[in-house]
Amino acid sequence: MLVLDAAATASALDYPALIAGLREMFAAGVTAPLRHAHGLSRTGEPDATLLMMPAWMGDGSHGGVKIVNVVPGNAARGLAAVTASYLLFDETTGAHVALFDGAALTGRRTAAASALAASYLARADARTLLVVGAGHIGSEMPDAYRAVLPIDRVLVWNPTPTRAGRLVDDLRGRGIDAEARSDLEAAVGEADVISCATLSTAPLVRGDWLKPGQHLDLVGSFTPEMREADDRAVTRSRVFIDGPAAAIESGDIKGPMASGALKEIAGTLYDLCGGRVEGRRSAADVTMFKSVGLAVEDLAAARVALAARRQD
Ligand SMILES: NC(=O)C1=CN([C@@H]2O[C@H](COP(=O)(O)OP(=O)(O)OC[C@H]3O[C@@H](n4cnc5c(N)ncnc54)[C@H](OP(=O)(O)O)[C@@H]3O)[C@@H](O)[C@H]2O)C=CC1
Repeated sequence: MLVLDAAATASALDYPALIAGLREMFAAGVTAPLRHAHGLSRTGEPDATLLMMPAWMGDGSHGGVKIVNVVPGNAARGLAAVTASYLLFDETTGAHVALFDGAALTGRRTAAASALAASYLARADARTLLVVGAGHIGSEMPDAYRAVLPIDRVLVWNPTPTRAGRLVDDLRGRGIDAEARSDLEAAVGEADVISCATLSTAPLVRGDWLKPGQHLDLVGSFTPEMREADDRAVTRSRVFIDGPAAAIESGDIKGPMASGALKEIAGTLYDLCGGRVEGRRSAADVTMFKSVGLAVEDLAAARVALAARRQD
């Protein structure tokens, strides 16, 4: 069985190939049951969680499962709270084919899904990307977006400025025009695409700041209590989601639905990639994409990484 660590998993996931793989998979559709979440209780420890996200092609080729252990008690041991792996199997024989680092796979496929959505929803002439949240996922966004749009300027806002500075230094070191920003409202005003990947529980991006033609990408909120944008941002936008789970899990969709601010979801990534729903309709549209992450994306990424390794 092929076993790839974090660095090898990331280097097998080149963005153009990964985005193409996701597009193909969303258009074809796969079987992906609701993910499992199990509480693991131990005396004297905060509760841990075991998450499992399975998916299979249904054509005899591949299936896979992501296994994620979230152990808050690891903080006291000086260990990471999250451990994740992705196991790819042969759907016909059941043979286990490859094991990938789950965090690296997730970081890449999440940014790739945002870029894929933007390929339908952002203006084709979008040049300035604002990254809100310079963590693991946010740091992936510039390369992912540059694979689908003519992005030649990256602005970075982060609650802790030193972390924004680190991402800016990395981008500049690779010849990309990048600047850190401390005033989020002013930075939104300069951007064509705004991509948020934070743990925020209060809206960061305000709808009153948005301008015609902008695309807003929201990655962070995965519980009803988490928000990255306010209700006004939703009322100003045509709203798309990765899949139906976003409407159940994320405060950025659930909140505006409950308040009546969100009357209609325009479509999912399945609809966009399958050609069933029109993406951007005019240069002045404001568009929004909210993702929570799907097993189909993990499976697509694992297959792309396997193909890349077989070509080596
Ligand atoms: N949609 C999807 O498919 C996926 C979504 N995610 C989600 O994306 C988000 C980012 O993940 P990841 O990059 O791995 O996490 P990281 O821990 O690497 O980065 C977290 C980021 O959030 C910022 N942040 C933390 N607390 C707050 C707050 N209260 N308000 C505003 N910003 C805050 C951090 O700022 P600072 O540096 O100052 O601490 C940092 O920029 C998470 O919510 C994660 O669950 C993850 C995987 C897939």
